[in-house]
Amino acid sequence: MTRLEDQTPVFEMTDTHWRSLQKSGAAHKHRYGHAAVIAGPFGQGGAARLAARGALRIGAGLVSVVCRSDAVAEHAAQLNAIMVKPYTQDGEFQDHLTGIKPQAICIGPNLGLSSGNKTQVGQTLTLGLPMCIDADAITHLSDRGDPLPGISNPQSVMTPHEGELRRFIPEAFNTTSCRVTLAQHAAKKAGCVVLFKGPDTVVARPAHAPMIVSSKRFQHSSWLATAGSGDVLSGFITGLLARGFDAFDAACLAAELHFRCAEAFGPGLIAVDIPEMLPKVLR
Ligand SMILES: NC(=O)C1=CN([C@@H]2O[C@H](COP(=O)(O)OP(=O)(O)OC[C@H]3O[C@@H](n4cnc5c(N)ncnc54)[C@H](OP(=O)(O)O)[C@@H]3O)[C@@H](O)[C@H]2O)[C@@H](O)CC1
Ligand SMILES: Nc1ncnc2c1ncn2[C@@H]1O[C@H](COP(=O)(O)OP(=O)(O)O)[C@@H](O)[C@H]1O
Repeated sequence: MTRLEDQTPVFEMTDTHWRSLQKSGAAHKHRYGHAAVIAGPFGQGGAARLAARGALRIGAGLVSVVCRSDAVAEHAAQLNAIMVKPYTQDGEFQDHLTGIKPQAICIGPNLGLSSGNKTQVGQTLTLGLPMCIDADAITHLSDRGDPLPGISNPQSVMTPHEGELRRFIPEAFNTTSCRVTLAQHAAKKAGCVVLFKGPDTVVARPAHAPMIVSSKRFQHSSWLATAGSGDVLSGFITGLLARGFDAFDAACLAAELHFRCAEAFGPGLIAVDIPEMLPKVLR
């Protein structure tokens, strides 16, 4: 029997894709969008900074890390081109985020699993902006306790690894091991694009055909099996969403460029190296 994985088209970069990633001579930074990355508690901000660096390198015009005021020193000591936008009280979070006027938001990388963090996920979803929903935000959405508002935004992307996807759709794992079917199931449930991570990354969306972004032709992409590489991928996606890319295109392009960055760096790659390889890959 032919497997669905074998029938699913494999993403290929075209000249149009490459051209779409360039910046035009006439435009200024605000034309390339503002990406906001929500950071977790003090001392746990590395994942958000990795995502922010990815968003900036992929061409978002402005990038902000949104954090509690007690985490400012941690972020400010390590960020220059990326802005730090602190809020003082948890009650201010949603207004503060709205005030930044982002075109796209990344939430989840080391956000934290407290009930306060869950409230932040709900408040962020309520804004209805294009989002990249990763890591702890997926775990909060999987929690069967107090329900969060649905994602249900075709311009958002959820980016689970297998552990996170199991939490989100545990019942589906009892009926199939087909990664494409699982990603489609999640996309239908979430109402947004789902990028299911792995050497063959599946990008699915509700009511449309899925795509596989494959690393099989690369020699060194398995070096992506390192802490924080998924956080950078979330940043790539958020940066492209801020630039105005369609969510499905943003997910496919980000996954492809992520593999190409690993290939370009080669053995010894760690997460901080990934965004720094983008200029070479884009050239
Ligand atoms: N620099 C930083 O600050 C960094 C911060 N980080 C932050 O840490 C937080 C926790 O994130 P996390 O992914 O490490 O843990 P969690 O959500 O518990 O999932 C792990 C469970 O899932 C399962 N599993 C199955 N398949 C899997 C797969 N393909 N890949 C991975 N896991 C897989 C696995 O089961 P196993 O396969 O081992 O049986 C295990 O039981 C999160 O906020 C993240 O952003 C990290 O990004 C690192 C850099
Ligand atoms: N062996 C591998 N080959 C190719 N890509 C991989 C491999 N292992 C992991 N990756 C990629 O690296 C990223 C890891 O993401 P994730 O597990 O969320 O890491 P983290 O939470 O540490 O940031 C995903 O994009 C995944 O597709």
